[in-house]
Amino acid sequence: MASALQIHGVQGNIAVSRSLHHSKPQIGFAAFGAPVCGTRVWGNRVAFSVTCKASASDVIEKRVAENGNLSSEGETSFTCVMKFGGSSVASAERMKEVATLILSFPEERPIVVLSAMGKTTNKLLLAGEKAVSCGVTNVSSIEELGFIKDLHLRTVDQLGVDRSVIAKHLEELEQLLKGIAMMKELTKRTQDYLVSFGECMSTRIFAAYLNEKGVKARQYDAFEIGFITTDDFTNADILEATYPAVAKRLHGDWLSDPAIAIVTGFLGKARKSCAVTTLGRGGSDLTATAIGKALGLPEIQVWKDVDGVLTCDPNIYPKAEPVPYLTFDEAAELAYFGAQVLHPQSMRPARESDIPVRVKNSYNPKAPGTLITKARDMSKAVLTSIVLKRNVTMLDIVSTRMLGQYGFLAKVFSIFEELGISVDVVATSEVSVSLTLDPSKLWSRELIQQELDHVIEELEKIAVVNLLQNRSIISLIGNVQRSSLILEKAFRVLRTLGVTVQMISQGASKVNISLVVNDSEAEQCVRALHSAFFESELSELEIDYKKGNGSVAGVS
Ligand SMILES: Nc1ncnc2c1ncn2[C@@H]1O[C@H](COP(=O)(O)OP(=O)(O)O)[C@@H](O)[C@H]1O
Ligand SMILES: N[C@@H](CC(=O)OP(=O)(O)O)C(=O)O
Repeated sequence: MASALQIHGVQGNIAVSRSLHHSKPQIGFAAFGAPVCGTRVWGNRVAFSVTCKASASDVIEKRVAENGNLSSEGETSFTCVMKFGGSSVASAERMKEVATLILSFPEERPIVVLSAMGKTTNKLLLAGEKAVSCGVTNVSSIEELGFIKDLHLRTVDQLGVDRSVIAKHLEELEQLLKGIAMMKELTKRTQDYLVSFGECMSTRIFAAYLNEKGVKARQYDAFEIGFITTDDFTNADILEATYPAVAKRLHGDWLSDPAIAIVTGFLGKARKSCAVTTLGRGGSDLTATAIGKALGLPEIQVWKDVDGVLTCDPNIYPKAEPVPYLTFDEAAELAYFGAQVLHPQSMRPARESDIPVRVKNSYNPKAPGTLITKARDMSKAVLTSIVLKRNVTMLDIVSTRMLGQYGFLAKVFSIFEELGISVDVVATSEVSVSLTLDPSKLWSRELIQQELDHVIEELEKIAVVNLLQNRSIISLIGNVQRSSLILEKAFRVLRTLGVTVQMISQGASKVNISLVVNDSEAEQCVRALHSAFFESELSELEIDYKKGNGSVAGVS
């Protein structure tokens, strides 16, 4: 990222920006006549921002009139990746606002990653399910298909884009659903192909809109530009070969013909079968960080519908507050333990290449958002965020002492390995182990009863097994160096609520303490913990702590 200090100042009607990335000052947005509404401070960057009162077309037209296109002479390649999720591009209006937003950063030459419009992915999945049993002749009247057609056609019309940009995709989508109806089967492979239509259409519409307005943009399907993945349909992993391939393609295209790149999020191409894959729900975040790593970009921006990563899920507790700074480890832990805001694997490429990730709100661009970096000042940090993962299965496994302790744990874990089920939280004693099962890397998948029965059958060969379902993991993400303080406070809250913690684990990663409670009690616990840690005045507990260490200024 810009280790640079960027200051955009206004001179008359011209905004001038100087960044250490560029050898010369650049003409900023005020030159395009968009009104300046205030300053924006992002870590070590300071910039004026553009009010959204100027329409997208105003900003775009003026900008193109000045520059011919978005790039200036002497510019080498892309400067950042900007990912916009489904809620950010849910309608024509939203797409216009996103265009305005992108163009309000004239110093950036972005690669834009888009998700499918609004809830399109969910609708495609539902349409696929219905097609399995509705019969070929009824496919055309599947409600979700109608919804998707209406939404996309209305959007192209409202943006003034030719319907031909998505006509073929809509036709093909209907044919695919008919094929599913005929086969009476929806495999994971077909499911991935089916949902890929969402991102393929949103990116085509958005690129066409920019081009229509005279801003040169080029659409890319990720599976055509080198996103190579495993063949794990619905939850594929990006393979290393992706990085050089994607860099070569995007960088090469920029050099020969500069244009904003508009790339489909979420999608890849299976290494063995060459079929379209998806990276797990919410996978566009991962697409963005992978592109950041591939091109060694200074910054990855992830634009959402909330003011950054929050202190807890706002759907559970609306008083959740934005967290200004996070480390990659904290963000990864938070995502892995269920915070929907980031894809569980998305921090990996950013961490590997040490590229800062900013989580911002496309509905409220002035909000500072969350900056995620390798390290941050932890001297005052206690608790950062509370995450809830519901509907977790817990197993209590007590050895029948047929095996020694080492043999016992090894055998238990080899059973999970064989069955391809990963374990989230573990607590052991000499003769027993309690653990929670991660249904898969994809947090929305349910463990099916058949799989569970099989696990238990295998474990019962060496142990007595107690199956506990409908549990929740509450993860306290923060400074585990302060675990005594966190635990004392957390347990005081839980005792007041009369909640029994059924398992506790302090992650070796030192950023997470996990508590397992009943599903039915979990939300109430999160709300009470949030009030205690983030909303109360400095308590007796922290004052005592402060006396001892001289460092804690509060719990948040
Ligand atoms: N800790 C959290 N911080 C922020 N948002 C959260 C958190 N936990 C859950 N969410 C939910 O995640 C949503 C944003 O993630 P997502 O829907 O995947 O965004 P997008 O589709 O824009 O990529 C928010 O609207 C919010 O409801
Ligand atoms: N459209 C995909 C991929 C994605 O990343 O979406 P979003 O950015 O809206 O979470 C999904 O719904 O899972």
